[in-house]
Amino acid sequence: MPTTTAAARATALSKIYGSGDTQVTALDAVDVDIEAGRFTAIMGPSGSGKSTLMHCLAGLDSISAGQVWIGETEVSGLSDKALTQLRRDSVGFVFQAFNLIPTLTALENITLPLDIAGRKPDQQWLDTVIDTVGLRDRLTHRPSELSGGQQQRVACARALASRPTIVFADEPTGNLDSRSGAEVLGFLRRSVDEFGQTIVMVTHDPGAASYADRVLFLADGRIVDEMADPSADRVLERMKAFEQARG
Ligand SMILES: Nc1ncnc2c1ncn2[C@@H]1O[C@H](COP(=O)(O)OP(=O)(O)OP(=O)(O)O)[C@@H](O)[C@H]1O
Repeated sequence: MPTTTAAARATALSKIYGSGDTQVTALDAVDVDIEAGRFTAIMGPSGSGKSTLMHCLAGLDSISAGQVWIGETEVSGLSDKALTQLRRDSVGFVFQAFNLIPTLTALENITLPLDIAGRKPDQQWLDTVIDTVGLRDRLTHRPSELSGGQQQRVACARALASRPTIVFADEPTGNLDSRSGAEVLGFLRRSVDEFGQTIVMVTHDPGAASYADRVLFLADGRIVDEMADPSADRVLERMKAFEQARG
């Protein structure tokens, strides 16, 4: 049983795709604790296993070996039904493509996961989230009437609406210009500082990683290093050093 204040945790987590000659070890016995109430970034070269790690931690992908927990619940032992429920109740997602429903308004998109779960939104919390992402005057707009940055802020509000144990963000600024990206990252940062939200973000961008409290560096399916209180310059230097070491 986990004894730390980890919001998510993996021990000896391996993920192997395919079999025989085409077998790929995407994750190789990874041990990781994602601390509650902190912002963790996952970085590493293309193909190093970042998305696979996030998907396995979030219960979106099956694992080949090891164990994964979200909060106190061991994900690896759950039935499909229990897993769906855990994801719905305890996990929020933000993707690079905003994944909003085009026919619904911003507000309807934000509350959709709660509606599907048959839960009533906590109105006070919802108001706080909407004001923090600065969407109060856009709630009746449909996604096509919003800028990319506004759409991603709707997606962030949707991820936070259920007060999940943990929010996973996969390249959340990948489709945004730098100003809109900074707004979204600023909001993610505030949700950690002001609401104690736990966030895990996969990114290629050292500037985005600098918003995190801690950066985990992946290479070839292993966590090879980590950095506390990162700055964009230090992250960039570390990544360059890895590339040189790899030749
Ligand atoms: N569904 C799959 N089937 C087979 N191999 C896969 C599958 N998904 C990922 N892989 C392989 O697993 C390894 C890790 O992939 P992953 O997408 O996790 O890397 P990543 O670090 O997120 O890469 P990127 O930065 O390019 O998104 C890669 O070698 C990839 O080709």
